[in-house]
Amino acid sequence: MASSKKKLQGLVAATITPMTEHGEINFSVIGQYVDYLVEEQGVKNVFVNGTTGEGLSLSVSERRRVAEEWVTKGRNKLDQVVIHVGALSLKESQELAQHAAEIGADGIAVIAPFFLKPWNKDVLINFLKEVAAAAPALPFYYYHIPAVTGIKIRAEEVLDGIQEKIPTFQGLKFSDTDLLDFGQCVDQNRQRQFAFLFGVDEQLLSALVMGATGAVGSTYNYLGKKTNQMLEAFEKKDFSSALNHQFCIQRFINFVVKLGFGVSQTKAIMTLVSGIPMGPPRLPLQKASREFTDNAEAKLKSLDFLSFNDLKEGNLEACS
Ligand SMILES: CC(=O)N[C@@H]([C@@H](O)[C@H](O)[C@H](O)CO)[C@@H](O)CC(=O)C(=O)O
Repeated sequence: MASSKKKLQGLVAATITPMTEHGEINFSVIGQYVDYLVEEQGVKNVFVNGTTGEGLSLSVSERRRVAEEWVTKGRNKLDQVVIHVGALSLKESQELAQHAAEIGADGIAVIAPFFLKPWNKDVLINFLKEVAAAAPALPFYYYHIPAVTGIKIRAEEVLDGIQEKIPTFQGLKFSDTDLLDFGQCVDQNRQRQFAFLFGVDEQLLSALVMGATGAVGSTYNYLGKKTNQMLEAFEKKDFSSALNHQFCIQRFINFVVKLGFGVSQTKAIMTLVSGIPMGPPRLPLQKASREFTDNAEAKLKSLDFLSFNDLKEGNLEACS
């Protein structure tokens, strides 16, 4: 049975997989990346090989090496390293789960297989159960991301009775905007000590109100500090200030969403903000355009998310 003493909470950065200009994984910057998250963003948990990490675009051997690097470089620095081990092949998923256990990861997460799809909740649970069984000592998280997988089975349904089937089940990573579904997941499982990790960064405050215990997202790589301020204000019940922080974060996300925002753009923004080269994404994704990066940079500066030396007077957007 998985240990439940280390409940995953607070911000979890959905890590980017750094790549060279030639499309190979750039393992050499992961140590620096760990330090940046901890020291500059105050983020001490990571979710590796997920959507942002292009996990499904990596080979199994690359996924193993990326997981190893995060666990090794994160030792004594990060609180938790959760590895996403979802794959279309049950065997691959099980191999990755077992590997995560062997290298000392803190948990595993799995998305629904999305090519040959589970057609109902029971079939999906059967798949998840087989993966979880390959790492029987590791906390298991179900990663619900219907817009990407196309699997529309409600998370509320998946959670119903899940612990009887998967004893290591420890929480839900909910990357969807359906707050009715999310709220019901929390409400119907109040007696259980599950982690409810929200995955839509621009709506996190609403999810906190609904009972989210933490958040996994791409923007915590570079807006972790700002989002932590929101979490602190929420904790202190200073809702007006928490709302100001959320609106401020929304101004940025809304801006980039209108330009076209995804993993490629996340890589470009993180390179800009952290100074750590994240490189291009892997095909079929395309590198973010120069125009996107210039616009994002200007917006980050105007919101005071990126330091700059120009006169700030008249900078009406800057968030307090
Ligand atoms: C579809 C998507 O990529 N969603 C992101 C969000 O963090 C998202 O980038 C953010 O809310 C901005 O829309 C995360 O939920 C993904 C994630 O956690 C992951 O990379 O595994």
